[in-house]
Amino acid sequence: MINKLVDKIKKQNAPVVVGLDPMMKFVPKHLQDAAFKEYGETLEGAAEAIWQFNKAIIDNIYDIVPAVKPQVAMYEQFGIPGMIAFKKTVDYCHEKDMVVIGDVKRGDIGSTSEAYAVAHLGKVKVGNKEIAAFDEDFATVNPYLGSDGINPFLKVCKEEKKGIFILVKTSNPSSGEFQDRLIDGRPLYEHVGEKVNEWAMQCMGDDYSYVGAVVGATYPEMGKVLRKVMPKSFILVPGYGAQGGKAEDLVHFFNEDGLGAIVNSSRGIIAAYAKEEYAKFGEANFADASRQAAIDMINDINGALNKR
Ligand SMILES: O=C(O)c1cc(=O)[nH]c(=O)n1[C@@H]1O[C@H](COP(=O)(O)O)[C@@H](O)[C@H]1O
Repeated sequence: MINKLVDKIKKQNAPVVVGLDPMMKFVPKHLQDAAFKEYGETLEGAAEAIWQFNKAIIDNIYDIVPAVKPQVAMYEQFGIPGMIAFKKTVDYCHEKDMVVIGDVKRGDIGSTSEAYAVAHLGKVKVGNKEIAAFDEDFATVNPYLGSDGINPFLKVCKEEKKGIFILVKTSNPSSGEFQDRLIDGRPLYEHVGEKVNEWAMQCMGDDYSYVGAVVGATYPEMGKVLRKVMPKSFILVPGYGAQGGKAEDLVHFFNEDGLGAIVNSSRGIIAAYAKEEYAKFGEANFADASRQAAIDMINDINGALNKR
């Protein structure tokens, strides 16, 4: 799957992933009204509204954007109907040949991590059959439990030719509370980065490993260091746009080959219609606004990469 991700990024000239984080406050009123008319103000109604919202955005970006990153919490809050909307979103993106990064941030003791890996990337045994449940292409994984939590994911990734992105330095303001603590004179995120590099070297695709890392756009200097620590890992870079990350900061996350990073934007793309810049599209044409915002993001990042 890492090879497919690299190919798509090259073909579409777009090192970009759109985060499908459909908070209800971003779902235009006409979609909410239609869903509530059919299902009432219920979890089913909410799930229908977010699914229709996603579908319209996917239809408008799939030819220019290589990957999506649905964030599971945004679906989970609507219970079982929300999780059905998550699965419908994953399947629809696959129909459109997009790479799906399940943002599930899992990780536990070995036996539990194995079940998480099976749920999101593998196939579960049911009698004599093996059935894929959620079936994303990549999953985000939390490394706090150490190798026990990661190894089951590596096993499933090898079997299924899928991949993971391991949290190394997160984009949020308080990420330093633990991640920047010095251990043997070096910050914890660097130790995690070194471990990610070890795992990555055991899991090579053609040019890049299918074990990647998450490093926030909001910490470009740390990104620069981590780029060198994990040369074969793709870095998933959240924090562009809504969290303040700028294109010029992002160049540090890429390798000399112009590859090695994929930049995420969620609210900046899916809620573009609500921003002054894209207000001319109007709420009814929210998906056109998302397409324009995606084009602008791609040009912004490619522009910064071409300048270096
Ligand atoms: O793993 C992630 O994707 C992630 C890691 C991180 O360090 N920071 C971060 O913002 N994210 C996710 O990336 C998305 C960012 O959303 P926006 O700020 O709206 O672009 C959310 O889905 C976050 O959960």
